[in-house]
Amino acid sequence: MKIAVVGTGYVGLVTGTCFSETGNNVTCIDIDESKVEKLKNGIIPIYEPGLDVLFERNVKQDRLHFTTNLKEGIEGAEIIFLALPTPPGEDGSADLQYVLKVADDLGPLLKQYTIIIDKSTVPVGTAEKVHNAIAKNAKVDFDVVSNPEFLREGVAVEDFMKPDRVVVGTESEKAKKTMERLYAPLVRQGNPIIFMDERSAELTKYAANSFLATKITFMNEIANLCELLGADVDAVRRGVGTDSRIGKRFLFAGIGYGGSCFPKDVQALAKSAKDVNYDFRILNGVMDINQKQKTKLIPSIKDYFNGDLKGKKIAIWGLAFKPYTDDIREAPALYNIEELIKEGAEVSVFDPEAMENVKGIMGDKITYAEDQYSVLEDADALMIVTEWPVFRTPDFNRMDSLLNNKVIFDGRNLYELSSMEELGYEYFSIGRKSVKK
Ligand SMILES: NC(=O)C1=CN([C@@H]2O[C@H](COP(=O)(O)OP(=O)(O)OC[C@H]3O[C@@H](n4cnc5c(N)ncnc54)[C@H](O)[C@@H]3O)[C@@H](O)[C@H]2O)C=CC1
Ligand SMILES: O=C(O)[C@H]1O[C@H](OP(=O)(O)OP(=O)(O)OC[C@H]2O[C@@H](n3ccc(=O)[nH]c3=O)[C@H](O)[C@@H]2O)[C@H](O)[C@@H](O)[C@@H]1O
Repeated sequence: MKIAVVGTGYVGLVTGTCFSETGNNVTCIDIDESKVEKLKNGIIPIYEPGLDVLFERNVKQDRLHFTTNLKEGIEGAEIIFLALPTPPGEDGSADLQYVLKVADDLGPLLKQYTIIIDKSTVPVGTAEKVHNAIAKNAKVDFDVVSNPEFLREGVAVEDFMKPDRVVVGTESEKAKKTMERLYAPLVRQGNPIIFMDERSAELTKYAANSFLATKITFMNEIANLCELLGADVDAVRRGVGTDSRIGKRFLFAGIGYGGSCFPKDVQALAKSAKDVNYDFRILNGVMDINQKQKTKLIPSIKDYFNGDLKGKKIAIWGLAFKPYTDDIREAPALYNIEELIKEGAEVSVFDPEAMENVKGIMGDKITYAEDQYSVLEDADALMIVTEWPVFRTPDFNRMDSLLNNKVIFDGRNLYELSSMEELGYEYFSIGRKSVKK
């Protein structure tokens, strides 16, 4: 099949690359000239494990192409994916300007029956809006399908190639058949394609993200309660997660969820509910709790230094909103850095992949270290924000010789309390007892 993907970010590039891997001829289109230039020169602008192998193979075999020209890019395409940004607007709703702009542009360019697929996360009713925008100028028949994406950054290729399910919102039999053909290689192992109407598909995406954000937030609340009641959240997690009705995944307490999607999607769903006069109270709680959770360790750090962080040097391990990505959108690290600076602390940071992106935002307000040990030189405390595996079994002897104080504030519960005690560290984590001298 000939496929075009409009928007070549995390979702568009993964979608395009993976569909070229299943034998399709794909053209990815983006208005960002520097991004397209890089891609044409074989450079992947994002860090996403495993993407490089597929990318190189399919570029080499002439199945994966890049352009900034929409007209040229969609030439002969049977399917056009829209993988465009839907950032939060001022009122919290998803901003559809990028999606609707491309829909407007597409109308006069379509030359034969085409399926236009909303891959972006969009509010209920968007398929209809996209349809109307295209219809204004289209001279050929077309269908607009809602096909939300559930991939996670960091494991995007695996998630895309082996999806738990594929959700397709369409009432067109013709589009259904093409979607079945397109996804057949990805659902061979029996995971379903679930067909439904467009509105239900659009809502499914928000329901899934909001449910997961709620699950994490519930555990963060349990963690906060654990601290007050003297229980251990990791034990509680194991205790509840083994109930198959609850499930083991997404129960890890920490300093809040971040990323480009959970925060904006929970907000957008709450706004969609408000627009139809429904007060979705759980979601309001989730947003409020998560915002506070992100800087939950700051008071403990302040307490440790008797309320005064002026001139204290705090080293941070981990900046990305989660491991295996360079994405720092809504990353808890950014909120903590701002708070620490506000308190007068000096901040030095290290992350295996996200340093360049943070430099772009923070500039010289903080210092950037070469590796996880040099960041500790002369630091008064270590704060852990992202659970990169490389932080899990560090050389504690080396750390001892670099840190001014043997103290760790851990937002991701990486270490056993007993080993911290044995190593002589003071250790403050989430939902567990503090290890103090
Ligand atoms: N990042 C993720 O893990 C996931 C994101 N989503 C959703 O997918 C959508 C896209 O997200 P990301 O890929 O993360 O965004 P992104 O910001 O990484 O990529 C979007 C791309 O669209 C391009 N663009 C903007 N206007 C354009 C236009 N008129 N023509 C061509 N290209 C244009 C931008 O230059 C950018 O490269 C959002 O709705 C998001 O909520 C869904 C599932 C996972
Ligand atoms: O719509 C999207 O963009 C995507 O959003 C999330 O994927 P992603 O944001 O890449 O990352 P997750 O692995 O879901 O993590 C999100 C945040 O939750 C936090 N988290 C996750 C799991 C957990 O147990 N505890 C926890 O605090 C992570 O640290 C991270 O900050 C969803 O998991 C994907 O299914 C969805 O497609």
